[in-house]
Amino acid sequence: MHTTEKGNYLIEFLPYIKEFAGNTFVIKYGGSAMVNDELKMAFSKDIALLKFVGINPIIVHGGGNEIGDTLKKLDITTKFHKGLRITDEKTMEVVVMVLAGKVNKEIVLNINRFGGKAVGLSGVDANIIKAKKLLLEDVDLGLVGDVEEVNPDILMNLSKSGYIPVVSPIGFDDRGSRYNINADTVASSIAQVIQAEKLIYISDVDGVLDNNGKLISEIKIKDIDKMIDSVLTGGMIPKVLSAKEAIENGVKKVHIINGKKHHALLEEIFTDAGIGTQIVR
Ligand SMILES: Nc1ncnc2c1ncn2[C@@H]1O[C@H](COP(=O)(O)OP(=O)(O)O)[C@@H](O)[C@H]1O
Ligand SMILES: CC(=O)N[C@@H](CCC(=O)OP(=O)(O)O)C(=O)O
Repeated sequence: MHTTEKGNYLIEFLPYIKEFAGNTFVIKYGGSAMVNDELKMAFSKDIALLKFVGINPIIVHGGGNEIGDTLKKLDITTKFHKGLRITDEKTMEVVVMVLAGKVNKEIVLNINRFGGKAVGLSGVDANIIKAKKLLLEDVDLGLVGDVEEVNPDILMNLSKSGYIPVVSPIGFDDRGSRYNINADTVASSIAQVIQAEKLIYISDVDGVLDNNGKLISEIKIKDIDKMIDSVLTGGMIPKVLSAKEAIENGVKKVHIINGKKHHALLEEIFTDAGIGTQIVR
């Protein structure tokens, strides 16, 4: 009997499906990778497929670019400090509208078009993200939040029942304030609390690049602090710092991969090739 080429190709995935079935992966879907419909569809299919083969994805999404576009249309100026958006009351309204409204619902719709059962939530729903104001010595970031407590029950219950939670990075406190939290930070905090097998950041670069633009395929957490501001700037700072915290607190593997490459997520999970940057202890 002959084996077909496609059959051989598909069977290569068997060891990975066996290894990861039943595991939970926290996947941070960055706004920088949501650039066109084709890429959005490829991502949605990848997520639906993961769930169908027994892996439990929990999605935390960003949408920084989309927030920026809407602020511009509304003539609201915006500034960043070390990759974090300084957030006043007016900006916060836009952040909630864009993230919890537009971006979250679009991701949910797309995953469900391919047979997934995605459910959209913000960090406020079921108390997922209790937050407090992020205090820095030098700058007042306004309503930028720091995660104080993660309540993962709803995420685990949904996951166990066959659903795919899709979370927008908004937190709240007992006084009723809402906070804009960097999505990388939220993804890392959730991954730590549920002790996720993998935390995967989907961004718009192949991984962390050195000063010559060359991909660094592995970074040890002890080397991260000295890379801040020299190698790492802008949005890469919260990403790598939150990756470090995840590894320090028991998450097994953190990857940064390029969401502008179709199905990079599947390649990362189901092949030995090891694309992107891996952050390790
Ligand atoms: N050393 C680095 N390697 C790769 N990207 C870097 C580096 N330093 C800064 N960056 C910037 O970080 C960006 C990714 O972060 P960000 O824009 O916040 O994306 P995301 O929406 O995926 O979180 C890259 O597009 C790049 O401009
Ligand atoms: C405090 C802070 O910076 N919050 C982010 C939240 C969205 C985000 O993190 O989006 P990306 O992952 O696409 O960058 C912001 O306002 O842009």
